[in-house]
Amino acid sequence: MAQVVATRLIQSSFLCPSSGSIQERAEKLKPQSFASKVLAREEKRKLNFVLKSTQISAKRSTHTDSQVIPVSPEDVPKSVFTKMEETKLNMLFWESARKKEEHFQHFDGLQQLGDTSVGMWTKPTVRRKTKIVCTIGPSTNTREMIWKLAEAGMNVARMNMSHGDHASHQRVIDLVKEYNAQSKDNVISIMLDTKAGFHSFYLLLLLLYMGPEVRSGDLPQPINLTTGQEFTFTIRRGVGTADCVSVNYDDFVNDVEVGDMLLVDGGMMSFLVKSKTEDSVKCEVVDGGELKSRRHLNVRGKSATLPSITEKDWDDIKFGVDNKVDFYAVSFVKDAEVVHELKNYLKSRDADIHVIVKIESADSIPNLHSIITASDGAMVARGDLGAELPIEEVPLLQEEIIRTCRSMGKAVIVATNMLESMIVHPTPTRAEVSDIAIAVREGADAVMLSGETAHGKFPLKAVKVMHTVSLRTEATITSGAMPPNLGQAFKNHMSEMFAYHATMMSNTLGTSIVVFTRTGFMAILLSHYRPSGTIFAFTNEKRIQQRLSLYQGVCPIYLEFSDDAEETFSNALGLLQNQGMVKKGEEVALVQSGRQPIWRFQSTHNIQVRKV
Ligand SMILES: Nc1ncnc2c1ncn2[C@@H]1O[C@H](COP(=O)(O)OP(=O)(O)OP(=O)(O)O)[C@@H](O)[C@H]1O
Ligand SMILES: CC(=O)C(=O)O
Repeated sequence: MAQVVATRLIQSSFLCPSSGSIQERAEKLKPQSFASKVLAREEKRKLNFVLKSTQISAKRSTHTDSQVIPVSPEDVPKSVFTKMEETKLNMLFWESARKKEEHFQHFDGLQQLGDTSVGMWTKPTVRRKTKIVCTIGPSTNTREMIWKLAEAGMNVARMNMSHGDHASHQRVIDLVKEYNAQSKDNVISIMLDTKAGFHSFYLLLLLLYMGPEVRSGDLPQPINLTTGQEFTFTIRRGVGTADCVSVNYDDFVNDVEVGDMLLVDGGMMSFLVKSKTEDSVKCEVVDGGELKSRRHLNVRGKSATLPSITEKDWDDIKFGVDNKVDFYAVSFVKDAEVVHELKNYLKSRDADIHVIVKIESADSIPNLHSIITASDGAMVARGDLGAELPIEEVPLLQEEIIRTCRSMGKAVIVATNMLESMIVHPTPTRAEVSDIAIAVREGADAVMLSGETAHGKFPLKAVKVMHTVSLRTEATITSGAMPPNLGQAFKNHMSEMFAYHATMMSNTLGTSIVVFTRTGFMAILLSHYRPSGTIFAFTNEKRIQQRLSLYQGVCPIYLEFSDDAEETFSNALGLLQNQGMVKKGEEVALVQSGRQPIWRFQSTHNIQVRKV
């Protein structure tokens, strides 16, 4: 066992240059250069795709009329295959997956994985650093699907409180908790996507700051709308006909003007306001399409200023507190004050729930820095962002939000439309694959699936694509790149220096990092430095283990801590070895730092290199 003091490490840190690489990577990601590379290969790929699809669909055509091409066995209804065909298909798929994984291991920057045939390393959730958030809905809200999603690579289960009801969300939360309780080597975080609304003394303040979430009402079935036809939005409740639908916001008619452009579903459909009555807004359909239940409505340039707080918002917040969820994703945050109020409220309820602000409103952009400072992380909510602002701003804002979060040590999630075509198709578009790769390269903690897993036809395939693309992209990222001013966020804090040097040390030696944490703080701090090895974060708090699932590169592991440090270290390293995460003789960088000392004095921090 080698005990290495910080001074030796400071020297070793110079071996691994960290400056400049973020800018270099940002340069590479400029839309025009990246797009041109993608375009150059597009034709060749298209050709391959056509050839492959033709072969596979030809095989399947004897079994089913469907045009669906199986790329993994799970999403294909079992009845269309005989047992033998199913086994063959499974073997083919996993053989191809295995070959891909082998191939990835040859790329620079990919950690030495040890024996991958057994234990936790075989889990997608461990080998990939970028985490996957899955929205749970009708396609995935069963026990079977939650289990399959978790095994396929889901790290965070998101529930959108604008859909479903508390009873259905409760079932999902219970299932995720059941999965966590029985899983020895995997854990899923729970995120509620909600507005923050209060009917207590917090209400008025929040009312001023929170933006609205205006939605159309329920429809018995989707309506097809064509360009040029008339369509009406009304504040009358319960209307859902072929030419008129309710809106959930009573002041809608007052706030909308003739000449305004209404955007539905982040701009998938648009409507020009032609006239108004006391309770209705009459429109001409500009871009038609299929209007489904509970669609988001934005008024270009205006929607963020419509005040709307409902009883339901309050119920959703309480529901999250009662269920001890890990994260709230809060919609339409325009000001840091809202986050402070929500956090104060959570503190008053003694609720340890982290707040992720959804950046989706034009008004939030000038306040980005203060909003993110007040929060625990941000979501680039590209759907509404692209409806409120010109769509071409979205990739630039994504880059800026990620950069801001990274420099401040906050979590960041890239959301919406990531594999949109996989809602109905079994394979993604090449643009979607590139989109995931860009988010990974830009340094997102997590990428999110929305409709793909909530109501899509191929939820498991979507997770697998996200997993594979993230893993492949991560393998090309050179280690040691960190935001130049990350240190500013934690200045004067010793833990910050130890996180930095532990990262440098593990990068230089090519080791994983082992950290022990009761609050999650040190694991999160290490994650922000994006070490190239995995951060094995041991915690004796199940709640913390669950929360850490969101953070890039962190593999959270529950372990009972003994009073004796050596005994706990030995248990932890033994567990890693048994699970195939580290091999006998392999070195790890073991970090003891953070706000709350465990087995050390407040003023003593250390990093050790230990042989397993
Ligand atoms: N719990 C649910 N029950 C029924 N349908 C759901 C549920 N969650 C999501 N969906 C469906 O999946 C779609 C995509 O989910 P998503 O979370 O992106 O919602 P959204 O309303 O489209 O957008 P936003 O994220 O802005 O609220 C929804 O529009 C809805 O049709
Ligand atoms: C996720 C979300 O709310 C959006 O993209 O608008």
